[in-house]
Amino acid sequence: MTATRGLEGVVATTSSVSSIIDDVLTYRGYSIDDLAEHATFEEVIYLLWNGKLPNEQELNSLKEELSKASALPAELLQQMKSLPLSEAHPMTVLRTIVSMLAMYDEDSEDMSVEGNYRKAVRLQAQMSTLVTAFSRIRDGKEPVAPKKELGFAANFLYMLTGSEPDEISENAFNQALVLHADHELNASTFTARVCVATLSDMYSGITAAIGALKGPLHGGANEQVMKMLSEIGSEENVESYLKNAIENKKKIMGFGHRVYKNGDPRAKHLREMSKQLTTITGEEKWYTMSVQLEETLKAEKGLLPNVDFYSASVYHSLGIPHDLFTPIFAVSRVSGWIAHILEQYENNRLIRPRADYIGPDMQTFVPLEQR
Ligand SMILES: CC(=O)SCCNC(=O)CCNC(=O)[C@H](O)C(C)(C)COP(=O)(O)OP(=O)(O)OC[C@H]1O[C@@H](n2cnc3c(N)ncnc32)[C@H](O)[C@@H]1OP(=O)(O)O
Ligand SMILES: O=C([O-])CC(=O)C(=O)O
Repeated sequence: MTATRGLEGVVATTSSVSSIIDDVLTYRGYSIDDLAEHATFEEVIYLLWNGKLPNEQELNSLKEELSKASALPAELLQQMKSLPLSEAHPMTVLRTIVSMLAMYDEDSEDMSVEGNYRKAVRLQAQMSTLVTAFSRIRDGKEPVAPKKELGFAANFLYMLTGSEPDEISENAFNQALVLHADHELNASTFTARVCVATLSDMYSGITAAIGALKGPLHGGANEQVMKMLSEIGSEENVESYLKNAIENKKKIMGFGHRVYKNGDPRAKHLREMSKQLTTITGEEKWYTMSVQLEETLKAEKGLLPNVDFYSASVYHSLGIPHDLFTPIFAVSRVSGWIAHILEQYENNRLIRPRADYIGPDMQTFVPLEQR
């Protein structure tokens, strides 16, 4: 038995949720470029869960279900107020509270198709309410209830800030949600599938996936990108920052990808958004510094930006606190995690690979008093 480090190139399952073929990303066979340009996030949720785009009636009924499911249990909200929220990373809070939500869900252990669908809707709706409520409680404010007439993207920004977003902000945020919704067998999706392949419940799978997304080699990179941009500060410092980072073999957050070797197809949409939004806020430096980083890293290291790179300046321009960037990734990606969990349940087999043992050979046991 020989191990493949990081399972690179290993095909671990079949899937019909999303594909990356020759650097082209599709959800259920629809190009990410078309979806980013034309679809609402709710249409994408429907597509990922049902394998087809919804008609108007199907879309309206999903929106209605999400809207009805969006409130958090009052008791849980009350409990949240007594937690040390400002001391914990928001991903830690999200991972913990999502796990707690299972205790308030009467369908938690119901593994029927209907029970799993009801959980899917609740998780999708409540994670958005949860991230925004957390942010407001942490700031000493009351949570804001969603408005029925607003779409998913607008509602998130409304619940976060208390003001309805303008059209440009709503469209940008919608597009970001669409672009982050699914991505084949990335680390957090694989984690979710491994977890539920033991026939554990959906809350366990999503909680595990949130834990995997948190790391800076995965979803946690978007927060680190903003940290890096803030440290660099201005364009004239980009070159020296990179020189130093390359000399010290430091990873540049938001660059590189296990699967894409010719660039992440989502990055160009986020780059455009970053340009537009930073022009509006008058903080063009975040965009120009990012472009300079991209050009230099491409020329010197052949490294290209991934989805996390330009999403940082996009979210910053929308006025979103930097430590909420990764929770927002989770608010979108939960749609994909759920689609993969449902697919795993449909054709389940325990996921249990082998390890190539490289430890010491059979050892002789020495009694405690002789050691
Ligand atoms: C949503 C997402 O999860 S997208 C990814 C988000 N993560 C990041 O942006 C973190 C920065 N990027 C990385 O750490 C990596 O590129 C990953 C984790 C995304 C992919 O990792 P892997 O496929 O395991 O590639 P690995 O880390 O082995 O890199 C291969 C080579 O490229 C270099 N490299 C890859 N990414 C970077 C980077 N961001 N900065 C500097 N060098 C890099 C490595 O140092 C390595 O060089 P070497 O062969 O000389 O040692
Ligand atoms: O696929 C990956 O390895 C990481 C990624 O880009 C994502 O999850 O969106």
